[in-house]
Amino acid sequence: MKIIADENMPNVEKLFSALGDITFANGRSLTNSMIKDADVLLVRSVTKVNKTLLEGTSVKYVGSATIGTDHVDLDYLKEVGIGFNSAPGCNADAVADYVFSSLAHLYLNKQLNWLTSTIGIVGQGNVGQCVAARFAALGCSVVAYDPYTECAIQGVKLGSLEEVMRSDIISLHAPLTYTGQYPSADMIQGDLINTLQPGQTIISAGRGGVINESALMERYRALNGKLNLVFDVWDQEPTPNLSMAAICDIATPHIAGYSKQGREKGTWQIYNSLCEFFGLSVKSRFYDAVSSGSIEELHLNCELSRIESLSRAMLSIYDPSRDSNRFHQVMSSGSVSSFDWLRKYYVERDEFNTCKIIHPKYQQALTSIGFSE
Ligand SMILES: NC(=O)c1ccc[n+]([C@@H]2O[C@H](COP(=O)([O-])OP(=O)(O)OC[C@H]3O[C@@H](n4cnc5c(N)ncnc54)[C@H](O)[C@@H]3O)[C@@H](O)[C@H]2O)c1
Ligand SMILES: O=C(O)[C@H](O)[C@H](O)COP(=O)(O)O
Repeated sequence: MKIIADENMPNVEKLFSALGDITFANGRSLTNSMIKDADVLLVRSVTKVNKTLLEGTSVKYVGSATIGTDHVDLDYLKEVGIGFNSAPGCNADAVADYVFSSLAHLYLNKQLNWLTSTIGIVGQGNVGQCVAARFAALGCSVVAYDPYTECAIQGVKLGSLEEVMRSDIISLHAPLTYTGQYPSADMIQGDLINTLQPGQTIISAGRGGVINESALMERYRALNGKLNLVFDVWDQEPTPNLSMAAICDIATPHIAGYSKQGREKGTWQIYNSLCEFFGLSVKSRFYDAVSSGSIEELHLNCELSRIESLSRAMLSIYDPSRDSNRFHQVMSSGSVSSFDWLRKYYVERDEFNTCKIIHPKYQQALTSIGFSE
């Protein structure tokens, strides 16, 4: 079996070398002629998987080690009978960690009390539910908009997009879609954005293109900069609008899902799906393929308040300002490859669930935000 794999996918040698010959390639520059005689294509979100790439090749199966599938022409694959799997939920915890760490950063830098804020979430899939469940477990008031969902998870109320947009903290987790009954492309634009009021926070870690950046920049100026903005995904990747990035409290290069475990789980899920597709037996175990964390246990100072304790705990495992500072430094070089460079050489972080934080009073709250029990 001839396998072509994105060079930025972890553990490919370890899991797939027993199944065939692997050639690594830069996912963004894969072409039809490079994959002519391949049987399997292993990709990430930067490869446009469509007729142009696949027509006339011998590819029988495509695995994308990602949650999002907007880079894949699913209808075409179905039409020509090429097997496909993505990795649903693989980095949902990582994205939830990113959302909460960003709020911890906003608490320490702007005194944003995220624990007493109202929360609005767009999209109630694996990521949206994970984020919503953490807030609900902390006792926050959570409203979610998802036109394809009728039942909310415990502690979460379903509401309209307008209702969600009135929340103190709005977190976007819808996929990018252009078709269907409720396409999400440019879904949050002019009228909705103009309802934003001073002090509100927007976190965009789903896909760029769901929120209109120009309208948001205009509203930001009209409110004299009194919005908190956390952006991980951009309308124009890999060349994001740096004027948009400049007004963000946290600006990162599409790495919300880049925990060590999240990326490894993506490859692991694809390995399992491929084995099932070709009728092969699964030889590797989950615990050989997905790392444990580097810090097992931390003790928090008992004198700290609840919000300070939770915020400090999160930042001790992952501080997104690290990635935001690096983003501004590297992107300012003006090179078109900067965005991909930041992602390729990302210093991976561990998920909260790999570490136990000890605090006599706030143990349960720490578990609610995702730390190990
Ligand atoms: N920044 C990152 O690193 C990162 C990481 C993982 C996922 N993502 C993005 O986040 C998206 C969501 O991830 P997920 O795991 O929850 O996906 P999912 O497929 O499990 O769920 C998506 C949910 O969004 C809902 N939805 C669809 N259209 C909508 C609309 N117009 N308005 C509101 N909700 C809508 C669906 O009904 C579904 O419940 C992915 O599609 C991906 O694009 C980004
Ligand atoms: O959809 C996803 O899973 C994420 O957006 C993913 O983290 C994107 O990472 P990439 O595939 O671009 O490396």
